[in-house]
Amino acid sequence: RNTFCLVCQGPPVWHKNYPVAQGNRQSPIDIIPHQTSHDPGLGPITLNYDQCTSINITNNGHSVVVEFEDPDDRSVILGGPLDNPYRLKQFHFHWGGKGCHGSEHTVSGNSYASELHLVHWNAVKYKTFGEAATAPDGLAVLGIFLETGDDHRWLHMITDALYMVKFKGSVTDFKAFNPKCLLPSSLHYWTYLGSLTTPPLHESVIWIVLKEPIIVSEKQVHVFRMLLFTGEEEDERIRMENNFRPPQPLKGRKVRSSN
Ligand SMILES: Cc1c(Cl)c([N+](=O)[O-])nn1CC(=O)Nc1ccc(S(N)(=O)=O)cc1
Ligand SMILES: [Zn+2]
Repeated sequence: RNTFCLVCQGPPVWHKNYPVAQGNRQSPIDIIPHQTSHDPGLGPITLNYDQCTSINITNNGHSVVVEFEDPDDRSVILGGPLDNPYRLKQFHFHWGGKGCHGSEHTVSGNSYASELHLVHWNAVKYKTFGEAATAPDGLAVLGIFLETGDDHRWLHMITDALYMVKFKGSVTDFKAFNPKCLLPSSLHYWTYLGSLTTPPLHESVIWIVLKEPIIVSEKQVHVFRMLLFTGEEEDERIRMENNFRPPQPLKGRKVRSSN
C-alpha cells in the first residue's frame, strides 16, 4: 500500500490522525433487525431525482465516484428522519475482493458483496457541502446493498464507464445518469446517526440504509475490482478492492426501522 496515504493504510491507522475514529457515532455498524425500534412517527423517504444532473465519474484512489451538479434543489432526498430536503452531491461504492464480501454495514453480522452510498447535504441550514460535512445534521447518506445474482440491467452504464477511470486521479464525463435506476423496489429502511466511513470520519451523517438489496452479477462486481488504487505514473499496480470499513461500536445508539 502507498505508505504515505493514511487512508490507504486502512482503518486501524486512521485514529492517529483522526481521533474521532474512536468517537460515539462512527459508521458503519452491524444492524440487528430485531433490536431496532419501529417508530410509527418515521414516515417514508422520497427521492426526487428526476431533474438530477450528473457531471462525471472519477477514480479518487479510494472508490469510484459519480458527481452531481448541486446548485439548487433539483435532486433531493426528503422525509423519513429528515427535517429538511438534502441535496444529492455524489454517489460511490464499496466492495470486497474475490469471493469476499464488501459492504460496510452488515445485517446480523452478514455482509453483502457491495454497498452503494448516495451522499446528500443539508443546503437549507448550510451554505456549502464542506460546512454541512462538519455539522451533526449536515449530511444524509442513503445506503443500498448489492447482492450477487443476475445481471443488473442498469449497472452496466456504470461498469462500462469504469474502463475509462482505471487509474487513481482519472475522470471522465458521465452525463444524464439518474441513480433512480439503482434503487430496489422497496424503500423500507433503517436509520441511525453516524459518520463518514472514511477520513475525515466527520460525525455528520444521518444514515438511511435500505432493507432490500439490489441484485447485480458477480461479473459486474468484478469489473469494480479492475480499478486501481494507484495512479498511471506509479510503478506498482494495486487493485482497488476491500475498500470498506468494518462495523464500529454502537455506543448506545438506537437504530430505528421505518416499518
Ligand atoms: C469531507 C469532504 C468535504 Cl468537506 C468535501 N467537499 O467537497 O467539501 N468533500 N469531502 C470528501 C467526502 O465527501 N468524503 C466522504 C467520505 C465518506 C463518505 S461515506 N462512505 O458515504 O460515509 C462520503 C463522503
Ligand atoms: Zn461510502
